[in-house]
Amino acid sequence: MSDGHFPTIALIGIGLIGSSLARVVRREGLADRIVVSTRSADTLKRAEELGLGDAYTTDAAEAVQDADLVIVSVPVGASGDVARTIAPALKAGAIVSDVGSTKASVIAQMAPELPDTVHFIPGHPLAGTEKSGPDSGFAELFENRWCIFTPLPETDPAALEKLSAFWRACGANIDTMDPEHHDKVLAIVSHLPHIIAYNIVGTADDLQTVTKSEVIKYSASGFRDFTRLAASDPTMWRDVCLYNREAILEMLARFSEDLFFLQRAIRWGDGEKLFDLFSRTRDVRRSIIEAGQEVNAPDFGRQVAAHPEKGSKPA
Ligand SMILES: NC(=O)C1=CN([C@@H]2O[C@H](COP(=O)(O)OP(=O)(O)OC[C@H]3O[C@@H](n4cnc5c(N)ncnc54)[C@H](O)[C@@H]3O)[C@@H](O)[C@H]2O)C=CC1
Ligand SMILES: O=C(O)C(=O)Cc1ccc(O)cc1
Repeated sequence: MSDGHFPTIALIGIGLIGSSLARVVRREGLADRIVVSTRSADTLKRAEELGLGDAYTTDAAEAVQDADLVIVSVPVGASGDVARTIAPALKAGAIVSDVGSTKASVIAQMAPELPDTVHFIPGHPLAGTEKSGPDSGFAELFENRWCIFTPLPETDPAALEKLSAFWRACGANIDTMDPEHHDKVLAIVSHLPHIIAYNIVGTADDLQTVTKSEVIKYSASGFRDFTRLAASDPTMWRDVCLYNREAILEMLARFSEDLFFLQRAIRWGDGEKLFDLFSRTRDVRRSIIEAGQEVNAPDFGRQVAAHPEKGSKPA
């Protein structure tokens, strides 16, 4: 069984995710050599100042030429360009993966560009923050978090196992699903929450009757939680919306219907309906917290350990 080590790893894109990978790869000794590449010379210089790699280049093709594992960590809309650039330089037998928040569109962009001599295995670590850039990464980011692979029908199981061992060594738990299913699940659990946050913070910002200083001064913790999500990288989230369009629109349609139902209940003073919904949603939160207390439940375990819920008893 593989130990997750690769002689040379190329990281294309060195923002929050790429730099977190660089840090954990270094800490765990998962590569003999880390080659860092990104489009912007300023970002590359910063990565070098932070000592994230062993070699640095703005030329992605040069970065991948000796790489046994290539991980592309760029906004999803740039995946096709990156694949086209690196394709002629890839070593036969190399594993090429990504970390993009959407999967079907990344596969549609990258798979046709890559040669048959490499193993393309799309991936997505369900781990992140609202921050971006090489300074924001940290080696612990993937600890006890899911990393989902959406392998292609022709994916070599041995290559998938090698990549899984790598991510396990980074601290992640592995799951696989088909790309369309991934995109639907992520649309509701990740993409919609961000879109709703962008929207509510935008609405508050537009309000004429409440001054901006009052929004800042009186923002209660609920609104503050939204502002954290709404501070996420605009390029990344623009691309998520553009490249997971169908699934997001489907979930938004359901969301709007439910919001209409809620609006009616408020208008007609239907306390029973409001109480039923709010009780049901509280149960969801409790289930998540309970699941997080299990040793192997990845997504919320770390947060629960760090910030135990006070006074919240199991339902
Ligand atoms: N931020 C988050 O919480 C998470 C992000 N992701 C996914 O990871 C990917 C990267 O996101 P972050 O690291 O957060 O973004 P980031 O904004 O921190 O970093 C993006 C990096 O890509 C580089 N880049 C942009 N366009 C490029 C191009 N055409 N060629 C080469 N490099 C290019 C930038 O210079 C930068 O180094 C995205 O696809 C995102 O959907 C996945 C999980 C969590
Ligand atoms: O910051 C948060 O709360 C996140 O939800 C981070 C995140 C953003 C995008 C992903 O594809 C996965 C995780």
